[in-house]
Amino acid sequence: MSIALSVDKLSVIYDHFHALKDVSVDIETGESFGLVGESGSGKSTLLRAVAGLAPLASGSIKIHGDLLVGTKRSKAFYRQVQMVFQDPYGSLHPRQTIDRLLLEPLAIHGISDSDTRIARALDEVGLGNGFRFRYPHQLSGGQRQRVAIARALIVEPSILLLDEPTSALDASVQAEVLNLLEQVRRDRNLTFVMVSHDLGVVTHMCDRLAVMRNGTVVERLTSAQLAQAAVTEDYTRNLMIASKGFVKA
Ligand SMILES: Nc1ncnc2c1ncn2[C@@H]1O[C@H](COP(=O)(O)OP(=O)(O)OP(=O)(O)O)[C@@H](O)[C@H]1O
Repeated sequence: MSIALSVDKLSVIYDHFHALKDVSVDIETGESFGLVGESGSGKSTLLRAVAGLAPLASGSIKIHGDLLVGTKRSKAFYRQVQMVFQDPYGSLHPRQTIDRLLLEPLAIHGISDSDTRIARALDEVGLGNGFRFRYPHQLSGGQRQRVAIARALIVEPSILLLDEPTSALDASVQAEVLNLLEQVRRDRNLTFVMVSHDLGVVTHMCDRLAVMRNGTVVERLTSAQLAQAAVTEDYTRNLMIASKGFVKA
């Protein structure tokens, strides 16, 4: 198995606050990896650091073996790595039609054949061509998140960084969007790194996970171990109790 994303002894300091301290994770190609932990434990910071959106103090990040330098990310990086955030409304420009939103990444990367690609992308996320000339405010939360997923997938990345991608959605819509993500991961052999406060979602979606606390990884588990409550840290046990979506096997 090749390593898609390798994070080695990564530290992030905001002003004087250590948001990540010596965090190391290796995520295999095609794997779905979860990051869980209490609020403020550094889950989003880890994703943001990979995307070049957090100030690195030390350590290294490699994508398919290539070292990322500093916080500047190349166009080639965004061909390989895309991010989907919790709030699609915040990440979709309100005055742009869905067509325009999907065209933008194609234009940035000089990808031709945009008509066909936009139609295919909308189809892949379960939205027909009828959505193409609508605006984000004319869509439901779940539809907007489908657009955000289409926009991430349209440049054919190999890695998706998913930051609470369904936590703003109602439970039934959440399940639909998670199923969609799982489907595209299988179809495209994508690597996922998924932040979620919901241990039920992580057990369902991920092969392995890291439990984070105060900017460090305190425990590493397979989802099977989590489902069987085969955990060693009381902190993880408390997270399980606090996560109402989590049903112990
Ligand atoms: N831009 C920033 N400037 C200063 N501190 C920040 C910044 N971004 C995050 N932090 C701090 O870093 C810590 C980790 O934040 P992070 O967003 O990674 O947590 P999280 O585990 O994703 O939490 P949540 O589940 O609430 O999203 C928090 O204490 C947060 O206040």
